[in-house]
Amino acid sequence: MMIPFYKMHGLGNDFVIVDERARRHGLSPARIAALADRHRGIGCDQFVVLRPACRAGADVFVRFFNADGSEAGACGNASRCVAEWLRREEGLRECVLQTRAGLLPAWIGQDGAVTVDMGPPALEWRDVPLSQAADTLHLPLAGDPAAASMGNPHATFFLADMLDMDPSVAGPLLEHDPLFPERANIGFAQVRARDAMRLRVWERGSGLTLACGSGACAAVVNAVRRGLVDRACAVEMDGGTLSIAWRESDGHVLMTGPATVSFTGAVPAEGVPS
Ligand SMILES: N[C@H](CCC[C@H](N)C(=O)O)C(=O)O
Repeated sequence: MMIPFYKMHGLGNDFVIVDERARRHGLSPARIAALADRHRGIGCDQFVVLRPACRAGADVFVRFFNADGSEAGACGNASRCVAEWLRREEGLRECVLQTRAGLLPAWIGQDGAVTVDMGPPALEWRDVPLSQAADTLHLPLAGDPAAASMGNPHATFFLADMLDMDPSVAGPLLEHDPLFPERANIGFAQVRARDAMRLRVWERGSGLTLACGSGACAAVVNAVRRGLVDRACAVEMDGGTLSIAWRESDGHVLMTGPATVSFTGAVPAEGVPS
């Protein structure tokens, strides 16, 4: 028995997408981690499973899993890819994704870019203290760090300069810091203008990625709260740039960017490819 999949990416944040609407494959977290392995599996940052929607108005129920097999409530780049997947497979130019973070409307623009309404952020007002244990005392801060949830937890650190910054050092320490009981995605941002920032994200359960959609949304929300940027801001990451807008009328965050198919394929349902 083979499982067909799509391999897609949003700005280099890459995904395996499996359609389980007609039949389930019973993929365990260990099996998902094996398939996400870049050496012994297909390789991806997140593994995405599509199930039948169970909420009125939704087109599909989407579950996101990290490369370590843990589940994430939200994934912005993968949400754009699922909207593009629905356009290819079902001709939809507008859709509603049911996720653990709620119902997310998405649409394809004239230029092929995909916008997802990521909903309102949940703001956390507690401080994110710096600590020796998390190796953050030396960071050249340009503003106080802040935490927000886009359906998944993010902390953003605002730096004056990212040149010497290696997210792979402080990132995993902060991800596992007792400050974040559910672990967290850790963003390091450098504000360049009122409408532009640079961002690198150490992702919970997946490590350093080329782009993080929900991380970009959280970074803009956190930067607006800290008075560093305006509500519409371009977020440049290693893999490319997302347009983020924190809408004033209803507090929803809109994320716009590309969604690309790399290839399609099939893997055996059982066993780890070796
Ligand atoms: N790459 C994703 C985020 C994955 C978040 C995940 N690492 C978590 O555990 O919350 C994005 O584009 O939003």
